[in-house]
Amino acid sequence: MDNLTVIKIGGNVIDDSAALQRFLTAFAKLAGPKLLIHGGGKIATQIAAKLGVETTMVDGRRITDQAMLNVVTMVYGGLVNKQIVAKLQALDVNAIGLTGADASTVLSEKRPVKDINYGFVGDIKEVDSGQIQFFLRQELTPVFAPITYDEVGNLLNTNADTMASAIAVDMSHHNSVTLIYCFEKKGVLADPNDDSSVILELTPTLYAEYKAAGTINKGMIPKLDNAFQALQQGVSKVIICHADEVALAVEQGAGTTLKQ
Ligand SMILES: Nc1ncnc2c1ncn2[C@@H]1O[C@H](COP(=O)(O)OP(=O)(O)O)[C@@H](O)[C@H]1O
Ligand SMILES: CC(=O)N[C@@H](CCC(=O)OP(=O)(O)O)C(=O)O
Repeated sequence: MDNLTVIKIGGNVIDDSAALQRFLTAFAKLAGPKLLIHGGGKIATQIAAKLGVETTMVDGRRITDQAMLNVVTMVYGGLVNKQIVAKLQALDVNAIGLTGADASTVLSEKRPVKDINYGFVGDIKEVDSGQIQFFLRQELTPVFAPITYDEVGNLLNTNADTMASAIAVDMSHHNSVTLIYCFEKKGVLADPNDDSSVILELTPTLYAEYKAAGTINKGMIPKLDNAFQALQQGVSKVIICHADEVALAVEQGAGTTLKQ
């Protein structure tokens, strides 16, 4: 089984052009097949505000009405995705920018309305890892925007952490997959105000303790839920680290490594 590196890059790094360039330079140098999933929530919120579209987040998920869907499609599927692809091309990586709708790679369904109506938010149903494998065999590097599609022609906004986890799990049927969540901190921290307090190994028990104590909170909770799910469903290794340490993470480990 070939090794495959699946990397998710978050919105705070994408929003910082110097940090993004450093990350992409390191990503370009990584050996072996790899793929990238990007977020961009911060930029979407800024551009939506300029267009007079208000942002509402519930449990880390964006309420996505038609106006917001138009914004996130333009921002994630257009601006952010194509800028990353162009920068990777300049670094000699033959990247192909995709939403989940392209080549039917990530099919989802509109989240059912229960207590909250999330609007055009997609829950992933199926990843076509054979199709992604086909791109990799063509020596292309897929770069996914967090937009999926359903069977009746809707585009749907899908959390990028979830998309990375679902793609990594399905790709683990073909490859030994390392999934790396890159963001702007050194890893999962035992003290959110102290960058040197990285938790080197995180088990589900330890995670539950830190969560109950409130040390792990906000966006880190859905990220870790997705990350542990990937590990439980066949991904070989899951790491959460600083975007500047991606090469280190692949070569010898960095940040926080999840353990079963
Ligand atoms: N214990 C913790 N260690 C590190 N970050 C934490 C912790 N608890 C909460 N966070 C927050 O989680 C955020 C990462 O989640 P999120 O904002 O969704 O990132 P991304 O946009 O990269 O997906 C960090 O910016 C940080 O503010
Ligand atoms: C449904 C939903 O919430 N989608 C996310 C997709 C972008 C994302 O996940 O971006 P980050 O990784 O930068 O947070 C959103 O619109 O914010």
